[in-house]
Amino acid sequence: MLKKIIETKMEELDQLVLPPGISVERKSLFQHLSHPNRKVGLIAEVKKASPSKGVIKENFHPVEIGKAYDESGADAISVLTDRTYFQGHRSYLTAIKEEVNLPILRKDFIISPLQIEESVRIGADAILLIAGIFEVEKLQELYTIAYEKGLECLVEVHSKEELEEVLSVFTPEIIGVNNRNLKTFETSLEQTERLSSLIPKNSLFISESGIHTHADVDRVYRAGANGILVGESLMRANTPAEGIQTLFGGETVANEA
Ligand SMILES: O=C(O)c1ccccc1NCC(=O)[C@H](O)[C@H](O)COP(=O)(O)O
Repeated sequence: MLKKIIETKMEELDQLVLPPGISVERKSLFQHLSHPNRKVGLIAEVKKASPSKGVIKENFHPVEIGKAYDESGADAISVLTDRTYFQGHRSYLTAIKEEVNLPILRKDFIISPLQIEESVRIGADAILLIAGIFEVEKLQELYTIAYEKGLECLVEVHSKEELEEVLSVFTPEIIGVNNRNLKTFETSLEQTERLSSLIPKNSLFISESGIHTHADVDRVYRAGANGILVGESLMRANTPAEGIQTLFGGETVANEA
C-alpha cells in the first residue's frame, strides 16, 4: 500500500503548484506535547477517509472538527492533506490553523523539499516523515530542511528495524510508532510496547493508530508513550468532545468548553 501511495505522490508532485504563503503564528508541537493537558498528549486527527476503512465520516466539516478538538483539550491537531487515499486537502489545514490555538501536524506522504515548502506556505507547524519511505540519509536531509524552514517533524517508524536504522544516524526529537501494519492494515498496540524501550529518553514517544478506548490509552501510557495520535475513533464518535472524553475516561482539563 505504501508503495502505491508513494507512486501516486510522485505523480502529484509533477503537478504541484505552490500556494502563496500565509502569515501564521507558529506553535511548537514538541512544547505542547512536552506539557500535555492530560496524562498523555493527544494529537487529534482530522481524517475523513482512509485506505483501510474507506469513508469514516460522511458529514465531514474539518474546521468544526478542529475547533471542537481545541475546545476539548487536545494538545495538537493532525490534518490529512492527501486527497487520493484520505479525501483530505491542504486547504483544510490552512482553514483549521486560522481558527485554533494548537500546533498543526500536516499528515501527508512527504517525499520532497517542495512539499516541505508547501507545508510552510499552508500554515503547518510540523510535518510527518515516514522512515520506511527513504534511506535514512534522505530522511535526515528532509528533517534538516524542515527544521531550517521553522517546521518540526514527527518521524514515524513501523518496526524495530526501522527505528534502529534511524537511530544509527540521528535522533529525532519526536518519534511516532505506528501500530498499523501497512500491508494488512491490522493494528496492534503490542508494536508500541515492543519498541518503547528503544526510544531515546530525550525524544518524545508518540503511539499512533488503533487507539479506541480508555484501556488502550492506559496501555500505551503504561508502556511509556508521552502522547497518542488518534483519528478513526474520534471521527466515529458522536462528537469530537465525546470521543476525547471516552479516550480519557472523563479526565478533564481547564480549557475544555
Ligand atoms: O489509516 C489507514 O488506513 C492508513 C493506511 C495506509 C497508510 C496510513 C494510514 N493511516 C495514517 C495514520 O497513520 C492514521 O491516520 C493515524 O495514525 C490515526 O490512526 P487511527 O486512529 O487508527 O485512525
